[in-house]
Amino acid sequence: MLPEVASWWRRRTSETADWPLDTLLAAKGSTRISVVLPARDEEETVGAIVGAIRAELVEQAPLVDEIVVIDSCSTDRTAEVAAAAGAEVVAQDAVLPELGRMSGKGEALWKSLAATGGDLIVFVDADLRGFSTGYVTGLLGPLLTDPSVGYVKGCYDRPLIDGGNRVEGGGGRVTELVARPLINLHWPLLAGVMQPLGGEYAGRRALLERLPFVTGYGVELGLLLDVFQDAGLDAIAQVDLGRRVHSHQTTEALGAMSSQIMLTAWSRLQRHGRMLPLEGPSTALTQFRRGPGGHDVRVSDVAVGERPPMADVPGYARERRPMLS
Ligand SMILES: O=c1ccn([C@@H]2O[C@H](COP(=O)(O)OP(=O)(O)O[C@H]3O[C@H](CO)[C@@H](O)[C@H](O)[C@H]3O)[C@@H](O)[C@H]2O)c(=O)[nH]1
Ligand SMILES: O=C(O)[C@H](O)COP(=O)(O)O
Repeated sequence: MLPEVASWWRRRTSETADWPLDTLLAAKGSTRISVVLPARDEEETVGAIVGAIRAELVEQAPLVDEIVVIDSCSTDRTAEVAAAAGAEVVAQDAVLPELGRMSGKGEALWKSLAATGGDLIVFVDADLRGFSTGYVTGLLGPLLTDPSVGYVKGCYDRPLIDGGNRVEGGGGRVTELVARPLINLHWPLLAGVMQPLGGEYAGRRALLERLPFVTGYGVELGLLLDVFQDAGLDAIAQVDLGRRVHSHQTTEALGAMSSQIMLTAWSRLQRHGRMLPLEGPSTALTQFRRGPGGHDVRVSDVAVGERPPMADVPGYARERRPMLS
């Protein structure tokens, strides 16, 4: 791990338990807080998430000022279920209709800036299972207590659940196979961000409203890279939220998601002038595994060597083995 990354990790990583509700309520003052759930066909899960936030962080303790579900063109009962659980439901296409219609999760999140009023905005996916309000309090902790933090990413253990089969650490496949290697290659200072694609994160409106949003599944990577470019590594913090269980997409759908991640990385390489780094891409890959005392960090060198075409190798013809028959 680069020394700057190790230093950032130590200073900017915390866990939900570090941010008790009392501390947050005392720090909140007049800060207005919006929780936003982008939701496309999430009637099974959205109600429990909204209900828990409303009960624990609105009614029992006045931390959250509004819960807004952005209905992302659902064809099921997402909007009715979310409203019944106590959310304000806003149809994605009804926000700024004069700008035309675009699709995908990033569009829902971008529209949410115009549909909410909070100074701090917490994003939570609507397909989470076993959700706890510690997700929201954890993400708010660094923002409410440290003005130099502008953006907070959640991190967690991610099992892969296939029917009755559970593989610990098997989830987050696009993260592990596409996003993490890309980030390590081109943005080594962000190698300590444990869940760059996770859907639970929070930011200051003042920062979010000056950044572009990619419309589809590239939105998380785009925001992370743009926050880094705009505000620097130290404006980013991460909070260990424990465990995340969500609805898994098919391998085919994750192929499309991976393509959007790669397109987003390419656009930021170009926009941020990183196409031709003088020093070449980084060959260190930083990965994380939950250990007994927290996260174990593993850094490996993934450099590839290269052999010349065999036809150019002196002595190749001489060495070539005769046919056996
Ligand atoms: O057009 C869409 C598609 C999805 N969603 C919602 O966005 C959230 C996450 O979408 P999902 O399809 O469940 O994504 P994942 O397979 O979970 O993908 C992971 O990786 C993505 C790429 O970074 C992130 O956007 C996700 O938050 C993250 O959980 C859910 O609440 C969806 O209902 C929308 O609002 N509109
Ligand atoms: O974040 C990711 O990498 C993708 O959402 C895939 O997650 P999954 O492997 O847990 O389905």
